[in-house]
Amino acid sequence: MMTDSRGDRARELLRAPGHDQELQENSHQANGSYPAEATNGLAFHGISAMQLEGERLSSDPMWTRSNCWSLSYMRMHNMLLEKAAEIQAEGQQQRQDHDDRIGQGEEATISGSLRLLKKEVFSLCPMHFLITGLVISMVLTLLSFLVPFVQGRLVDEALQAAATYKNEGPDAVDIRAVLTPPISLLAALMFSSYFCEIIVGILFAICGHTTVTRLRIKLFRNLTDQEIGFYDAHVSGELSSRLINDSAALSSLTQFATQTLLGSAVKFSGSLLAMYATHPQLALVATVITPLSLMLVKRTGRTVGHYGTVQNYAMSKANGVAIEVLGSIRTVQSNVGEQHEAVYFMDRLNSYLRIIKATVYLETVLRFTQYGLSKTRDVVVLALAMHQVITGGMTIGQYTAFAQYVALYEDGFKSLADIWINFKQTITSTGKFLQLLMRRPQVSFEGGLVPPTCRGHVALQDVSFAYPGRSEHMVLSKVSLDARPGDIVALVGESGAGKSTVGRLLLRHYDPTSGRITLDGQSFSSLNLRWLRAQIGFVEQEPVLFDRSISDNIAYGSARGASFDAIQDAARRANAHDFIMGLADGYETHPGERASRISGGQKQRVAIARAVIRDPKLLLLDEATSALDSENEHIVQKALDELMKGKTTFIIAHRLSTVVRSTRILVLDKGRVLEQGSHDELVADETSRYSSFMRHQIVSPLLS
Ligand SMILES: Nc1ncnc2c1ncn2[C@@H]1O[C@H](COP(=O)(O)OP(=O)(O)OP(=O)(O)O)[C@@H](O)[C@H]1O
Repeated sequence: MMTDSRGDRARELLRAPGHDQELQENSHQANGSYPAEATNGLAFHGISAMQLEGERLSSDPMWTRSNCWSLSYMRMHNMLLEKAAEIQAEGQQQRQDHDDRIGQGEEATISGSLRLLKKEVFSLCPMHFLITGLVISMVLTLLSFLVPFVQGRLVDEALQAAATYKNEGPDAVDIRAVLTPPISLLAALMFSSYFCEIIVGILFAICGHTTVTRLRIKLFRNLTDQEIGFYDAHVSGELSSRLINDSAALSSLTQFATQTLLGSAVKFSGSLLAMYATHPQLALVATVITPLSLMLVKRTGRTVGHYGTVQNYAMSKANGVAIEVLGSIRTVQSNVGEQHEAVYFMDRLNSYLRIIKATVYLETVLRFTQYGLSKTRDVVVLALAMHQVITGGMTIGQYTAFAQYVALYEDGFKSLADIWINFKQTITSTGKFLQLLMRRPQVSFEGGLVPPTCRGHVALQDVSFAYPGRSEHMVLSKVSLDARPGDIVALVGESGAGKSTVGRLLLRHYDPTSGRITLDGQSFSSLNLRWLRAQIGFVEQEPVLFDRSISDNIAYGSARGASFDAIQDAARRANAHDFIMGLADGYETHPGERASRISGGQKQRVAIARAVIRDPKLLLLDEATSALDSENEHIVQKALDELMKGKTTFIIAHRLSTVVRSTRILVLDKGRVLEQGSHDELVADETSRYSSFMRHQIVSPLLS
């Protein structure tokens, strides 16, 4: 549902097609002459505010010092200060909400993320490829040092030969002998470098892709193991965005960092040594700008890190909207909600775009500042070097080699800076991903008792329950119930009374806040969770079918490898075989997303077949026939009757037609058991709530 403010915003934006322009103009007004892109980049519309960590920005000395290195930086700092103050209050609140939803409230610190990165990501990297790649990278770096050295020597020898040639004539110089050895050596060095680069590229690409695949599989496994309470707090679009985007970002970071780090460090330090060895004074001039650049990189890295978090959050939100809307397209179109949804999506995506613009602005300012500094340095070095050449302080060959060492030094420094900025950005933005990767489910599938048999005796003893995140609201209060093997227990009550909640506790999607539930005398919490769930067949009101073949959907309920005969048999018992055979591809038919190509009654019969095939001892039917017309209800009810034979069954129902034949009926009211007994016992008391339900319910033909 679109909230009022969201609706207003939608209407406003729909009225103004050039809204982006409008936003930019507003930003200009608010911020004087600041660049529109940068200002927009920080008008985060709430969700971005949460991530900007306004408090930290505003208290950070980085933002309050006046000795900014350039006018652009100063403007941006001031602008950030203003925006940080604006969003501080809202940001704090939203961040708290987000952490609460994550359920851990843990700050994604750099050191924490780094530990997780080392533990989780590197361990998934194929080590033999990584190590071979690193060794070849080192060789490559060493080769890059030899090239300038040989080139320098070649230039000096050529100049010497030129002088001899000029002074003593052509016969005095064997040009081939002078040129052939160094040129051949240079060619061999360059060819080897080229070859090494190709190999390194292949090895690191394999490393990266393998790591990202393993990372995704690992997170997917971990997500599917999380308890249901976790899913109450997360939107699936956000999780899938983390699964796909964050894992790719982390993998490229590790690939990039490992591929470049060692080589760049060697290049940086090696060229520094080589420069000082060639000409110490010139080397000092060439490296004087380094501390300034370092400072810039460090500060930019921190800011880009903040931006990365916002980017990721905004993208995961946009992704969540897309998945929700496309997955519910029928509802959206029936409610003529396409335009609203497009605006809502655009809003989320614009948040992303704004922060991307701010990042580009910042990175470009950094890049050009570094560029300007290095060009100034080059001119100064060239002038000094030529002075040295003229005064005999260095040879032309030495200068050629020196210039290349400077280029290598520059290259190494830039790569290290890139790694640092990338690292900060990725680590900050993917901190939540790493937390998800490490999150231990509160209810584990492993361990616990696996009894050899199950009789199906279920008891609830003084069970009270509040949903996680709403602990103040008790949904169930001291509910007790004893269901013997073969009993049919019906749960009735008004909407919100807690009927489905009892079902969720029976499936152990949640654990009771107090009291206990037992199966054959064993507490639920002491039983192996997979085993426990395998004992329960669950037919939902709105069964979920996957867009796989109908036979796969039926077999989904069984242990692996159900035979086609068993699948057909289950379908027959669920009254589904005939309609399945009437479908275009029979059992191979794909029912479409959310089973949109088959009817509600057909969907339910497939779901019943899925429960039949696993032959559980316990059955949980959540208003399984309430959405059907009477003819379909009759067919489905027959299938359910077949399924219920010899099983302990819990029926969650509003419609009394489905519960009259129950062994016991529990009337729930605001989470308490108001009445309990058989249909006859409860109707005998005319003042009972159950009798009142009976009088007000439309009784279906099944009752008569
Ligand atoms: N995941 C959840 N998180 C927080 N509260 C919840 C959650 N699911 C249900 N509730 C609350 O628990 C109470 C009982 O809900 P429940 O779904 O069990 O009712 P019900 O009797 O099955 O209702 P209905 O017949 O309408 O399905 C309601 O107040 C509901 O708002």
